Amino acid sequence: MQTTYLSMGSNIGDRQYYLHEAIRLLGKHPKIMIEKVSNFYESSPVGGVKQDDSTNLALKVATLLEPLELLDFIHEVELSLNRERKIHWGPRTIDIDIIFYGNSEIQEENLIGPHKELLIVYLV
Ligand SMILES: Nc1ncnc2c1ncn2[C@@H]1O[C@H](COP(=O)(O)OP(=O)(O)OP(=O)(O)O)[C@@H](O)[C@H]1O
Ligand SMILES: Nc1nc2c(c(=O)[nH]1)N=C(CO)CN2
Repeated sequence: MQTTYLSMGSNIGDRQYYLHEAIRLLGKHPKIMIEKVSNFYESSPVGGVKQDDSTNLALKVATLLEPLELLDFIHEVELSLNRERKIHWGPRTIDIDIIFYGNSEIQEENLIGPHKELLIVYLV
């Protein structure tokens, strides 16, 4: 079992709905246990793209999934919540990032941990 910290953000449509739904869908996975959910924080856009304010939060999760399995499942949850990938750092119904996966340092082609941008430090 690994302790993992995730961050989530939403800035399109019903942000509260997307965030609550993402937490619910993650928690339904038999190998993911949601341990703590932070407050919801409103924030102005970080980065160069002009877009609406976001709601962000952090989650503490215990998981039996390997890092890439967790990433795959996160992508499934994002897709089921109408996530579209159009603009890098652009507006999104839901964005879920793996901030820390246990104490591991991960350097895969499609997964880097601790997360390189650590946006959570500023936002949550
Ligand atoms: N720690 C991580 N957590 C989540 N995704 C990660 C992580 N490290 C690398 N990635 C990769 O980054 C990609 C994230 O891109 P996403 O589609 O969310 O795009 P983006 O909007 O361009 O970037 P970002 O989410 O950083 O704003 C994912 O497909 C994933 O493979
Ligand atoms: N306030 C805020 N700004 C952002 C966010 C975010 O979640 N919140 N996510 C981004 C790309 O992932 C870019 N900018």
